[in-house]
Amino acid sequence: MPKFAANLSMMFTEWSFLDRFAAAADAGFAAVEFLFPYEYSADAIAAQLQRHGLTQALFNLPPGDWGKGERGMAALPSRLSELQAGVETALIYAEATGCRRLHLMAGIAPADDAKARAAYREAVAWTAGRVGEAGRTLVLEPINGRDMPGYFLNDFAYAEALITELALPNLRLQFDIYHRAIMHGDVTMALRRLMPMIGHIQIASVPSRHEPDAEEVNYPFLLAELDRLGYDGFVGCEYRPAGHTVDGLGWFKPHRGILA
Ligand SMILES: O=C(O)[C@H](O)C(=O)CO
Ligand SMILES: [Mg+2]
Repeated sequence: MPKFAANLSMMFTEWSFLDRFAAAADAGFAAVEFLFPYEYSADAIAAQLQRHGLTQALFNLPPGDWGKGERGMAALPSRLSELQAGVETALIYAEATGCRRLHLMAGIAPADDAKARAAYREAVAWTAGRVGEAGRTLVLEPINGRDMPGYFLNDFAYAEALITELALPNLRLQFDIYHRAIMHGDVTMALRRLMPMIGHIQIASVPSRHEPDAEEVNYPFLLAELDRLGYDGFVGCEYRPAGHTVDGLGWFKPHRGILA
């Protein structure tokens, strides 16, 4: 069975952020992920991981000004130097936490804009090279336009083509099943075909983005499929609990304590 990572940006929000690590460990998770650690010191995050025996599965590179609606900078031609500075910051956190996967967000830009595409390709290639020097993997995640209107990377085929074209040893796809189901469907066949390039997987119910035990996606089947496909990465639980986080963990009980 896959190694699940509790997403501390969406789960356990009944606790303050730094207390969510204990809550996730108490609930049986051996790994965590989150959007951004940058409000806290790298040492503070590392201390929580160590204290509760947790593995850091993934976090995002700095996205620009999230509060002003920015959702990444990679496809924004004028922001490369700010993106590069952000990578250096993220690598400090990756080193402190032992995190080996970093997600580069593309930003809000027209997906068919030639300058945005050129900027994105340059930023991805540079960032993969830089995090590769630090022994890390860079992942790219197509995100659906209902959750993130105007997001540049809104198509799995484009992400697949770029990863294939660049052919970098540490550049992988972040396959969020929630987004795949909304954007394209055909989840099982896409998992089978894209498995060689998948670096991280995330799950949530569709369409409500709640616990993965209801609505239109059959996760018991898909999680067994991941085993059949030999996927040995993490499965990020990137969902908004429908009620109290702990009350909604019935789906997780068979998987509690699976070591990261
Ligand atoms: O929203 C998502 O699915 C991504 O995983 C993310 O980290 C950006 O919000
Ligand atoms: Mg996701």
